[in-house]
Amino acid sequence: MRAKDKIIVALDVPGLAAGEELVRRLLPYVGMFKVGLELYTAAGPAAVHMIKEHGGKVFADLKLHDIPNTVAGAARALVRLGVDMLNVHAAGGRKMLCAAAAAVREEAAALGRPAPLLIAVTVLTSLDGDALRNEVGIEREVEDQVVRWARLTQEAGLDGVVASPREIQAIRRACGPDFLIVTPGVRPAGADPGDQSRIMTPQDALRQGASYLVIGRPITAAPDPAAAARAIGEEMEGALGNNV
Ligand SMILES: O=C(O)c1cc(=O)[nH]c(=O)n1[C@@H]1O[C@H](COP(=O)(O)O)[C@@H](O)[C@H]1O
Repeated sequence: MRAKDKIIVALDVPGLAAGEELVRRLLPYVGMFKVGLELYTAAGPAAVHMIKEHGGKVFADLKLHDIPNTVAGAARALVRLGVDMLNVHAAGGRKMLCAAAAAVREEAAALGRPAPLLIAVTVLTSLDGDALRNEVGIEREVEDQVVRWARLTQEAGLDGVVASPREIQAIRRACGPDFLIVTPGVRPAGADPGDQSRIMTPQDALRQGASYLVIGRPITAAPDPAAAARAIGEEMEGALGNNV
């Protein structure tokens, strides 16, 4: 896999037109486009259709977290939309994770399509140890909680997790080489962390063993998003040891 195929751009924009502008510019330089809560709430399934019409892959980042029956229904609807990746919160527990995995498998089989990748969000990258303990009330180190949820996710039959790059090595040790690790909280050296707490550079995240990097503002808020994506991709090729 080329480095650029590991870049998932977060289209955190207010509407379809802004999303489409970024898709046009970034298509040659990235592997997938992430439709998250902002764009999906504003534009709905049209956002997914727009990206697919341009030939892009879609990660539906709706972080499903509800009772098992409700999450399974939403997961089935996302499979019917034709997304390539979707996510749920590991905090929903084993029954919810198993219901989501079964729903994705069954709906894809009924449609005769390959199943999209299903991953679970662990501890949000905006949280640090203090917030996890004192605000969320989980009395555990961040890494221990991430690994606990990663194991649960794997046992429930999902493809991988979303976690910060700082936990990649611990997840790899616990879940093995084939488990997908999708890492937001990625910032090129010197970039503004914004609301992210647990961050790392793209090159370091790759060296640690990330499967995909989710990158938003360092690309989308750059004066020239295509140039920013290309530069990040080239630096990542270096980290992978590929010749471009
Ligand atoms: O599930 C996610 O994608 C996600 C999980 C997480 O723990 N942290 C996190 O930042 N994200 C998403 O990753 C993207 C990061 O965007 P930037 O901080 O702009 O690079 C946002 O769209 C977040 O919604």
